[in-house]
Amino acid sequence: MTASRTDLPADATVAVRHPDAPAPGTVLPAHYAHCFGCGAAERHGLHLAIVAGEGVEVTATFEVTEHHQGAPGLAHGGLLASALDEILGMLGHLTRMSCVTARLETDFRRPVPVGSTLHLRSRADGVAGRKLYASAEGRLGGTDGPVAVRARALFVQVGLEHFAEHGRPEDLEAVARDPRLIGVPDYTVNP
Ligand SMILES: CCCCCCCC/C=C\CCCCCCCC(=O)SCCNC(=O)CCNC(=O)[C@H](O)C(C)(C)COP(=O)(O)OP(=O)(O)OC[C@H]1O[C@@H](n2cnc3c(N)ncnc32)[C@H](O)[C@@H]1OP(=O)(O)O
Repeated sequence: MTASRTDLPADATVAVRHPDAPAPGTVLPAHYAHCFGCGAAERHGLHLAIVAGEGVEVTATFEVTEHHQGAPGLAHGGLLASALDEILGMLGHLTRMSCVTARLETDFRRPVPVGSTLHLRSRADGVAGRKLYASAEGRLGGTDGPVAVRARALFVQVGLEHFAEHGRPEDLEAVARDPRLIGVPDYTVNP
């Protein structure tokens, strides 16, 4: 098999948990109240409650409902990829790197029925310059259940200007009026 663009490069170093990262077991604050993955204010969102683990690892549970269907009674694959993207992105809470997804590779191993609970886990595999390599999985029914979905991802560290330059003005203005919409402490752009 050829090398994937999410393979850890030879010069990668171990991802380090920031000394001020929330303690293991802490429910991580939504990074943005209107985030589709974790925001409480987003009526149609996934509302993932994401918990800090040991090292650079986070976990979450995802209750799959009738609102998440692709085929009758089964979860939509793109939506499962969104849940994986979200718990991968939340690793930034532990590294204090503000990152965006550059590449997300997803394997769908088993169908995920409506009514099931998906146990999600992500971990940072390594860092090379601005690039954070990470992987995630979702298991059915329990943390030791069968793997239904798996992902490998490359995140790229960006400064806050990334959001300021590209975001829609009215949403940025809403954040300026109410900074509590952003639930991350001062992100360190160059840790
Ligand atoms: C005032 C308001 C303040 C607001 C504050 C908000 C705080 C929020 C905090 C935290 C947010 C957490 C959010 C989590 C949510 C879940 C995660 C998402 O869904 S994120 C959304 C989806 N993703 C995107 O929209 C990215 C779109 N893409 C881009 O913007 C650019 O392409 C970007 C930033 C990824 C890279 O662009 P470049 O110009 O900065 O850098 P280049 O040189 O192109 O890439 C850097 C390195 O990465 C490699 N690279 C880039 N893309 C790659 C790819 N697809 N595959 C392989 N390698 C790639 C390149 O080859 C390069 O590698 P070499 O340094 O040369 O070794």
